Amino acid sequence: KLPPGPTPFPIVGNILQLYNKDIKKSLSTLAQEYGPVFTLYFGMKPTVVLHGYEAVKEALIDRAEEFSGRGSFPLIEKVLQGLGIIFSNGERWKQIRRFSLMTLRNMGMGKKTIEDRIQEETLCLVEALKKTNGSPCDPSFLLSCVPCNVISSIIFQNRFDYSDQKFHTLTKYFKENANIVSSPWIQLYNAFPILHYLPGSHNEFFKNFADQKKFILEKIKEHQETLDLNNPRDFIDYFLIKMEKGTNIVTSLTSVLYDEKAFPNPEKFDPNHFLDASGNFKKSDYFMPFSAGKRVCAGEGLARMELFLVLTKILQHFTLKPLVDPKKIDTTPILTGFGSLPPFYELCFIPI
Ligand code: HEM
Repeated sequence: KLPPGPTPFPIVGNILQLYNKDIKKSLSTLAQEYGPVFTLYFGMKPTVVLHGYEAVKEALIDRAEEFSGRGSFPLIEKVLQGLGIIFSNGERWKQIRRFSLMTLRNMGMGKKTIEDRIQEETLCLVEALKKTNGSPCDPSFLLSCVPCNVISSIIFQNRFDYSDQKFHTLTKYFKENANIVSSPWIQLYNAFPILHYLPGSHNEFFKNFADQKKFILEKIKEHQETLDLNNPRDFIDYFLIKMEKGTNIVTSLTSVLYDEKAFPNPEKFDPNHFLDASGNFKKSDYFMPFSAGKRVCAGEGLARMELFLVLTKILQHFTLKPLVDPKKIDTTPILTGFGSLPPFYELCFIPI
């Protein structure tokens, strides 16, 4: 009853078939072979991977309610016993989520009150950085105060030096739109997906065959160009999978954030992904680092505001100087598992 996938080994499942330094690559190779919906065994437990925008959107947005369950992690279940927001389910999760969002809003998430507190903290960071007197910083020192890779990624790319007009266009938008600062970074080093799960059987989506047929026909119309109608696997993989209640699901946000249709240079830190022809901020449906649907990150507003304020404050107070030629700096993540680890750099913060 599960979508196709590579044959698992006993006990370890498919773990050995995944290239552990770049799981993103392994997943996209598997998607090419098995289609956008495939099964992987992590140990003895099957997990259905949804790969690419179409499949992820269909689950998280079009079928948000059905896919709002959180997948099971035996160890975490033992520790948390169903408590907390991230790993709970059902009515308990709904209530905790409502309460958390309300509390974050009351704390001022996305509003002036919290902005002032972040500004205060950022000033402490600026003071700490001034004490380095422009000498190269040990990234681990910075890591404790700020995601230094964010800054280095912005500054190190050769087009981002202070004499560059494009850089000035960007700084102009810093003031207007926080997205422009954080989006290229998040697109490149996006967060890991937390498992979702399917609370009901897939068959329950279709009350009867007539509904199912109508649904498929609509889908065919929508996807005429991308679907190979002669290939029965396209249908089976994509629309007619009959997953058991409680099937673990990975919605691969990375596969969406690295989609070349939306981001022509997915492996590069490229702010042009978020700029239109006239240099204005351009939104993309493919930009879903905070996920989407009912389980969308509860701290999105806070995270975006924090990134924006920390970055702009640093750029207002310092000229950043890399130690080597920016062209020689490779921003490729050093590890891409279910999340990505950016490389470390040394850089000088020269007070303005
Ligand atoms: C750049 C920073 C951040 C990124 C990229 C990020 C991304 C994510 C992602 C991908 C998920 C999983 C959504 C899913 O299950 O589909 C998530 C969940 C969550 N995030 Fe964030 N997050 C960030 C910062 C934060 C912050 C600052 C907070 C707290 C204030 C937070 C609180 C949460 C919570 C509570 C959940 C679980 C929501 C639920 O299960 O209902 N996140 N986040």
